[in-house]
Amino acid sequence: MTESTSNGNTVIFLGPKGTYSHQAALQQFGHLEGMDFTPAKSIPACFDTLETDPSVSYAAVPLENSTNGQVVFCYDLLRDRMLDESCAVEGHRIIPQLEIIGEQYVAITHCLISPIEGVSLDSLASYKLVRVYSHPQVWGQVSKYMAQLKARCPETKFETIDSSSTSDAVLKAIERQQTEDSAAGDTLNLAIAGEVAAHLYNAFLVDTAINDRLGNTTRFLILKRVADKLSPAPPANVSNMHVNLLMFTLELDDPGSLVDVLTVLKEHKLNMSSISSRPYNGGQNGRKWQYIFYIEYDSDPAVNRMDAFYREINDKCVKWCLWGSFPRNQRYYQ
Ligand SMILES: O=C(O)C(=O)C[C@]1(C(=O)O)C=C[C@@H](O)C=C1
Repeated sequence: MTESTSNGNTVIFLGPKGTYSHQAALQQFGHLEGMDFTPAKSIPACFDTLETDPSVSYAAVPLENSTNGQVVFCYDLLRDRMLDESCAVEGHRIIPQLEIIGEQYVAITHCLISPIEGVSLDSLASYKLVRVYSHPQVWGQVSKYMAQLKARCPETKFETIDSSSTSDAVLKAIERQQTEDSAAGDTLNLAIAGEVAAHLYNAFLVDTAINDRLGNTTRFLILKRVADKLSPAPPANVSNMHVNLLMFTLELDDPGSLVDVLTVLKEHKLNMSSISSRPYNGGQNGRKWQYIFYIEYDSDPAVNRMDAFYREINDKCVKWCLWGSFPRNQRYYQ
């Protein structure tokens, strides 16, 4: 792997500008001078661009939401990269091209947004059809609200339409309202997104803070290429503790093999903060329904010597990958 020519000032995120991912990128890098914030079309495009375009140095991608859990796109992109045969290997350790260098927590406060002025919750009942655009991850965060909206307007048909991001939802609603529907007047196109996106694209707030659970937060990862020797000053609100994301696979049909890995954490007094799994398919001759595990654990870089720990992990796993050991954001504790 060669060192890239990156100057370390471009960060990519799920666009267009105004998404929650954009907010995460600003939280991580907004304090640095001369940073360039570049929108991507999708979460996979953020990974692909960071891997292939030397002018891009970082990516900010959503990992999980406090109301509706894993952003599975992101889990599966990490899985597919780790299981890619072209990765470097040391023992059972897989070394992918990318690594995690930080985490950000963004408060999710969704709004109901209209492309036309003067729309109120009461006036929704006067439309025959209301289309609502948003990112698929959002529906599980506003399901009660959507049910209440429908109950409030029994004569109106509601359609929900997936968009590639919350900002894209605002742009789609504006575009659709301006084209086929404006003439008829009985159809309204709305979006669910953050307030920033509404202001950025000159749209109007119909309702604010519509999440089923207030305090809803999304956790984002900040990635860079392993080969780049970049160490941007971290934002002010990071703690001294590190969080480590390790992924691993186990021997099939081996009772206790997962417990054996978790016991290594216990013996090294490492506190595990999360565990999850995703299925993977063992390839042409491999068995389906195999699982890859994701664990996170805390470490104190000033105290914990991790070499012995990783030697034992290497013995217990078929494949393992340390995606990063990065400063714990203070907002995790709030
Ligand atoms: O669409 C956006 O604004 C995003 O940044 C994506 C995303 C996600 O995929 O989880 C981020 C935060 C919210 O939970 C909803 C959508």
